[in-house]
Amino acid sequence: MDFLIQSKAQQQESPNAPPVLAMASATLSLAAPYEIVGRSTFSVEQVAAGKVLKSGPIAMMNTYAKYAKVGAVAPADVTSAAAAAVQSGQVAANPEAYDESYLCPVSVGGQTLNLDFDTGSADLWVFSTLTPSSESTGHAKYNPSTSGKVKSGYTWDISYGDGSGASGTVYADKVVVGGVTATSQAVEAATSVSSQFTQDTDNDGLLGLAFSSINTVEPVQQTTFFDTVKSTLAKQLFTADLKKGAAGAYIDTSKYVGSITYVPVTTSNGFWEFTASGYSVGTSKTTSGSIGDSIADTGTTLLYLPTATVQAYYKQVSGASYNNAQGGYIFSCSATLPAFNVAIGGAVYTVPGSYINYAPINSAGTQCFGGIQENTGIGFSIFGDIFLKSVFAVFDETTSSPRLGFAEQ
Ligand SMILES: O=C(c1ccc(-c2ccco2)nc1O)N(Cc1ccccn1)C1CC1
Repeated sequence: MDFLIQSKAQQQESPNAPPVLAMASATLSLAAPYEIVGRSTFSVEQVAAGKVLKSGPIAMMNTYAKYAKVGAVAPADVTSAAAAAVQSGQVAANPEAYDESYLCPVSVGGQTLNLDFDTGSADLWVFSTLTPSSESTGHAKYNPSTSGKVKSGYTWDISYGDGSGASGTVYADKVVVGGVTATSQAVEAATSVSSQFTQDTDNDGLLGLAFSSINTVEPVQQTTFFDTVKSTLAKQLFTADLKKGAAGAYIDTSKYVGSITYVPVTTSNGFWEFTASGYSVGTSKTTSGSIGDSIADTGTTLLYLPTATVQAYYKQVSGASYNNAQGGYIFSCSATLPAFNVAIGGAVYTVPGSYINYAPINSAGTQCFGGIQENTGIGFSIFGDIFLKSVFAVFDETTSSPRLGFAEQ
């Protein structure tokens, strides 16, 4: 996951930088053909930091975008003027071991922390000097006393599906991701974190990218970083271009070939929620059946699907079985895994079989845990990193109703 801040020259500097979640707001319409080449980036373009200038060309571009559906096309000089009015930058992210999560350095009150960009939640919370040292050893900590403005009486408390959670108090401070600045963002300082977070010393907190309707701050709900900066972006969208391992693909607005297919999103639960259609296992792209209600969640590692779908998949993996002790499907690490194909919005996307061998579960490295698991007890399917690193994903709020776009990598 990666916000874009560098100039093009700088972006070429580290072509092999790790995968990134890209918040792209290219002035080009994303309906145009795209292909990802090079290093993936998180690119957000916005009006210069600090004073938010009301840019005429940007306002005009928004008007052209609004009426694009009836054929409006912005003249080249308006497009280039709008492009000149916004800045863009990028900062690389780092996949943890086994791509368990992807972390992106973020400046919070001038202090750099590595945060997990999570489209499945809506709180920006950080380890802080208020977190007991017994729970925060090894983590970078936000110190609100330097530039944070306390939001007196405000608290937050979040629990995640894996049983982890955190809680604390709230400050307003400057948050910069790449070249993108929120001059006054709600920063949720942890006064307590669960053991899962304490133990993951790479992770200094979360940056939520779901809808602000599920932000947990009380008594006044706060906006996500994206919602805070959205109005200053040339295009109100961000993109996720995650990769398996360190290799990544650069998102450069001028280097896209391919096409993006969109699917409608319902925001009633606060997630990027969509309907996934049929699926197939192996080489055939002829899908059948239906996966149904699903969310796109960069903060979830695996791909959680209906029981029937998961059984159909592992039926094709000799020796695979559901292991109660492990709480999921396991198989021999030397097993040949078929691809998993899924139809979304009329297009079919393929998760390569190798992506579905998630990680060894025994010290001998002979038994491996599946990247596809059952969604039992969740209530919907979760298209986490195992799927998202197989595609280029666009989290798009450029139109009156949010939508998700996917393109084959
Ligand atoms: O972990 C969460 C998750 C994220 C945010 C919130 C939340 C509560 C209040 C605001 O946000 N609650 C969650 O539970 N998963 C993934 C998941 C995985 C496994 C089981 C259940 N879920 C949400 C995105 C679906």
